[in-house]
Amino acid sequence: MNNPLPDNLSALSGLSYAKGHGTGNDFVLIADPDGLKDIEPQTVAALCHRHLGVGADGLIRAVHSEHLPEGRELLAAAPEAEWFMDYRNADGSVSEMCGNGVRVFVHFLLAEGLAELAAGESLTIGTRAGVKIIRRSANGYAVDMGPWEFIFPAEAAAGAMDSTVSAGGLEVPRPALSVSMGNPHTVVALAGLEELAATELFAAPAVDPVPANGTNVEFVVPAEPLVADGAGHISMRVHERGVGETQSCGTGACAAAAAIRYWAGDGAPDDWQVGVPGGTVRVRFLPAADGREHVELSGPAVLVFRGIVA
Ligand SMILES: N[C@@H](CCC[C@H](N)C(=O)O)C(=O)O
Repeated sequence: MNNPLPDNLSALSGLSYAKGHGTGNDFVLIADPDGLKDIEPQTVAALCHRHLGVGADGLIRAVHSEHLPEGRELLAAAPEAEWFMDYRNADGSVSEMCGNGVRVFVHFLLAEGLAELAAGESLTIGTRAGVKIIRRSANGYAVDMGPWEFIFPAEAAAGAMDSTVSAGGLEVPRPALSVSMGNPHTVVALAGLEELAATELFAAPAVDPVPANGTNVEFVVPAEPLVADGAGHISMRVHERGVGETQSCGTGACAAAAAIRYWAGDGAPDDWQVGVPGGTVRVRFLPAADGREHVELSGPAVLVFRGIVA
């Protein structure tokens, strides 16, 4: 069998990296403050390969915003966004945003001594989905993710569902709702935990219509009762664009909570606990200074080890 790994990884020989995760969504993190590393998609795929590389759901490069065109654009409006999270999926594709990743990114910056974040203060990070503001929270870090949006607003307004999703283990296509958190998501509600466990996510679910740049797909089961101790509770599995099934997806948890809250209608809570295979994240819907409702995601961030590419 053809093994493309050695040549692709040799481009990174000697590179120091850290490995970290947020509720099991795992990342290779590298510091490249001056934006000197030109990382090809094949190199990312080799590094993230579960058997032939370090193994991860994605690569996160910490680069000064001024060294990326996307970062320079953000700096005009938010000069405090010194650091930019350059996020790549395990297959090498670029993503706009990663909710678990941005917490781990900040944890990495602090551990490397590249930034400071005292309790009660916040740090502004540049991403391809705009700036994200992060503070410490009881469960780790809380991120102001900005507002959520329907991807197909006219269709969603007309019928509360705008697409269908088919996956192994599900006998018929299921109605779904596509939600943007800066990156695309399609949320499907299933009947119960047995159906959630039986859904096969080895292959990408078929979504119709697919959002313009592809989509991440969240399979969600509302708890019974849905609301306990003032918070909504849901269980979720996810198939990520550019990766496959992952243990968690932060932007996916936000999209799932937004969709279930929308379907639940008036009186649905603003506070949500989203259980994923790798743990639990919290999602809150809060009024923001810009007059819009923002989504706040919070959860843990862990660094596991550091290494050097051979
Ligand atoms: N796991 C991430 C999302 C990573 C990007 C995603 N696969 C995409 O292509 O949009 C998260 O925690 O949000």
